[in-house]
Amino acid sequence: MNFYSLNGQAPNVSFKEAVIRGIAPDRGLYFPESISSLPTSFFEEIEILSNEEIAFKAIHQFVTSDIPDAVLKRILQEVLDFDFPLIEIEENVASLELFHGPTMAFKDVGARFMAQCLGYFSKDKETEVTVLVATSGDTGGAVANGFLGVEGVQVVILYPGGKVSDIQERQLTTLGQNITALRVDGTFDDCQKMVKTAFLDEELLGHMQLTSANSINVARWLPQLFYFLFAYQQAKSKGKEIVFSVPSGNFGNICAGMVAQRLGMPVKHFVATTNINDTVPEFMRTAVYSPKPSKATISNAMDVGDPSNFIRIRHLYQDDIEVLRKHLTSFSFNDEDTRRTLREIYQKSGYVADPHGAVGYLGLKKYQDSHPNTYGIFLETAHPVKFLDVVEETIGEKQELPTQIGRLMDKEKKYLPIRTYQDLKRFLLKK
Ligand SMILES: N[C@@H](CCOP(=O)(O)O)C(=O)O
Repeated sequence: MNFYSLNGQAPNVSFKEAVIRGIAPDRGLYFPESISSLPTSFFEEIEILSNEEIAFKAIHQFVTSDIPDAVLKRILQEVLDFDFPLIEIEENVASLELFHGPTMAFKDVGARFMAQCLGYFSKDKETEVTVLVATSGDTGGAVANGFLGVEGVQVVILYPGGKVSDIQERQLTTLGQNITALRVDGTFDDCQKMVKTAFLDEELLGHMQLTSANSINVARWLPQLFYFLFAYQQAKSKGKEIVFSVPSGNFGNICAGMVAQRLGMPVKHFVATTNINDTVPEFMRTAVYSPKPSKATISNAMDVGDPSNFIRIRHLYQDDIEVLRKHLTSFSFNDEDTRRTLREIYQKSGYVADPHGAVGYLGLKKYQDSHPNTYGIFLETAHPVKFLDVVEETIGEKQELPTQIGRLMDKEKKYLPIRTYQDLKRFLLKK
């Protein structure tokens, strides 16, 4: 399987090369040359398959022989060693909990999968790979954890200072070894811009092999499609049409869900729910894509003003907004809506959502108002304790810290402050 650049000015590459490069030389995102449906028997028998079997059958056509089947199976076994439960919190409304991994956010699967692929591809290479990643909260911790100690790989994480939660900052600043955190005086979009600029900087590229661990990298993006298949496996017996509401920031997760649909998974509709960073809901309303500087919210991982992966979604629908509207609805909600919803969900069902999940729930309910006969799944993308202050203060209940989080609390945060692209470049050249 080859991947092409969405900017159309770069040669097609294999999976291996797409992973190593991260982004095409013409600055385009890589996209698979084809997406073939899985046999209908796969969906008929999905209940009897293990998560690893589902994942292998789904990802194999993209990886092909770049990774031998036995190695790919071993990677998937290691990556998927936790649960992805679907918890029904009301009639026809379920939360798909994607936070049972090591850093308690949905990024763990993609980050660990990419780390393993890159480790496999770099095993015989002399040159070290530098992984650059921009985070608005959850990606940073997951990438730090997934790549910790991977030989031949240095990781540099850029995060917006003061705009991620305390626990998220601890996850990405306390590991050391091959992981360095750069605290940027700016927004997530500034971090993402710096990272993308570095990929085009000839001087840097002459000194080092750079790649990205954001969902622009196909090995971070594609494994997210597993979640939708795992959800389908659990919801199929409900016998209703399924709607997914995905809290969306960089739009990689929902785009992967759309790939799962292209594999043949029955989905009635997708809802992309955002906070006040509403570039996509506005695009869906007006057909004008107009990125704006991101604004800080209590669902900070979605504080993205120019979502990288939306271009992939547009491409999937041949940039035809009328067709896209038939498959995707997008809503935005503010912090007040989010807090009220956290409280209401807790009072109604005893379920503790996180601010991102609450936004997803809101989008789902809004869609179900006019489509009542559907089975709605909202993605709980991070554990509520990652937003401890907001959640405790909003629902008025103390939360217990899981061990993965508890052990971070007395570690020292270590980061380097930076302001401009030149600061990043100086740092990379000195390494
Ligand atoms: N929501 C993200 C922003 C980056 O998204 P990615 O999926 O492209 O890595 C975060 O938590 O950092």
